[in-house]
Amino acid sequence: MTRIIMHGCNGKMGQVISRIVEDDKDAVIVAGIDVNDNIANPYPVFTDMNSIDVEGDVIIDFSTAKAVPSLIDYAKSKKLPVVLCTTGLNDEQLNIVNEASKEIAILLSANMSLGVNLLLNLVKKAAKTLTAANFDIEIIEKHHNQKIDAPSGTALAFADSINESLNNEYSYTYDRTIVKAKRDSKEIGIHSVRGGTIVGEHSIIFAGKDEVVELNHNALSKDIFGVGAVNAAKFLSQKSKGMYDMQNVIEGN
Ligand SMILES: NC(=O)c1ccc[n+]([C@@H]2O[C@H](COP(=O)([O-])OP(=O)(O)OC[C@H]3O[C@@H](n4cnc5c(N)ncnc54)[C@H](O)[C@@H]3O)[C@@H](O)[C@H]2O)c1
Ligand SMILES: O=C(O)C1=N[C@H](C(=O)O)CCC1
Repeated sequence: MTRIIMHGCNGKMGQVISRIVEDDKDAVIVAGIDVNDNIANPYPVFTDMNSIDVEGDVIIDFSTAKAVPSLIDYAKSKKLPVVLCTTGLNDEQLNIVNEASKEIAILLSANMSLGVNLLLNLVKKAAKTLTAANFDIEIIEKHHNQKIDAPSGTALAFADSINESLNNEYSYTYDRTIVKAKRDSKEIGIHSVRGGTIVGEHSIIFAGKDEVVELNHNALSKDIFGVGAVNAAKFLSQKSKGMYDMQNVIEGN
């Protein structure tokens, strides 16, 4: 039985995970942490994580970037692994996470779905083949109107995965209105759309002379992120210090 502490338990994803875990005989949420405690949950909720008085095996985090440093401090003090799903972390916050992975197990993933994690590999092959034929790369992501960060963590993960396969020679362009010039061949354009209840859509567009290749992922429900996060928590609760990602969970290593 994996005992989960849910950070951000009263948010949209925290509530998705609460529902998924209720039907999972191998996992239980033993405590929730949230600054907002106006939702009834079948587990105790703490507004101050230092008041938690129950034992857990792993923390799942879906909160906000500025909450991450104090969560990491807490996890280090309790030697607890963290499945870190919050996006929009700045360089300083990412550095805190990377340093902490020398002491505890951390799984950092901007997208917990199986489909996106498969596509993160497929875009590498497409990028190598198509940029050799001078195709341009643009990424469009669409999310709901409550999302705080832009571009999405997933769009950045696609760009990073592509760039890694191209010897990190590409730069990222987020706003064409400030550059009055033709696009550079070695750039990846990244564009954000926000509206309504769109769960999450990503298009990776390879545009060449007279042909366009487009790879798409559409999330039809937030459950795909919740299922991935619970699987990751079960996996990470058995691991020692280090940085992990969803490829480790999918490959079981
Ligand atoms: N990795 C993924 O697959 C994935 C999927 C969905 C969302 N996300 C990311 O997860 C994060 C949360 O998404 P959401 O849609 O659930 O957001 P949300 O705003 O609905 O929920 C966030 C929750 O965190 C709580 N919170 C804020 N500050 C806190 C603090 N200091 N301590 C404790 N709790 C705090 C809020 O009160 C809220 O209940 C976002 O960064 C989002 O981009 C990642
Ligand atoms: O709803 C969100 O917010 C999501 N955020 C992640 C991102 O920024 O990539 C993953 C998809 C949903």
